[in-house]
Amino acid sequence: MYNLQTKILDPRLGDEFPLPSYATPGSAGLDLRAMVQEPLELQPGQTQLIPTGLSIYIEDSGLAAVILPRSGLGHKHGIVLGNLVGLIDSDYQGELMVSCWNRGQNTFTIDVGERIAQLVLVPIVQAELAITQEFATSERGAGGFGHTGKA
Ligand SMILES: O=c1ccn([C@H]2C[C@H](O)[C@@H](COP(=O)(O)OP(=O)(O)OP(=O)(O)O)O2)c(=O)[nH]1
Ligand SMILES: [Mg+2]
Repeated sequence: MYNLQTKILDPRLGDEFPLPSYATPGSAGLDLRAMVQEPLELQPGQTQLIPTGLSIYIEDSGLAAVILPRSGLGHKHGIVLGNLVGLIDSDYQGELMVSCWNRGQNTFTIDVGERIAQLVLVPIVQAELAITQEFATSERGAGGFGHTGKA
């Protein structure tokens, strides 16, 4: 377990609403809650930036976090992320924000404290660009975008 430095910015978290935690021993994601003041109606096509009431400081540049949709909300209700995936840099110390996008056909009400997305810590390899004129030949070469066929 990694000790993730966390600030609780909204006092309702850890009191009225549980702090993010892994739902099962094998869970990869910590569910993030919508720490809005009142239920929020998201119209079809609408995107809204939602505060989570938390900030984290990962500090280690060998790690990052990603914010991903919850599959139930995304598949059943069309509630996904306006940025598709949120990337949290290891040096970011501000509040975690979730861009919620209603890509569905129906208005969706986000309740106060509802779990709207999940945070996943991931390892990162930072690269230094090693500039070269030639690459060693690979089997694929520059082929891509369906180059290997459809089926
Ligand atoms: O869903 C998200 C995505 C990003 N962030 C925060 C953490 C991240 O470290 C910072 C910057 O994100 P990113 O680099 O993706 O955005 P940018 O548009 O490149 O902004 P910047 O110029 O600040 O890097 O915003 C969130 O809180 N939620
Ligand atoms: Mg950036």
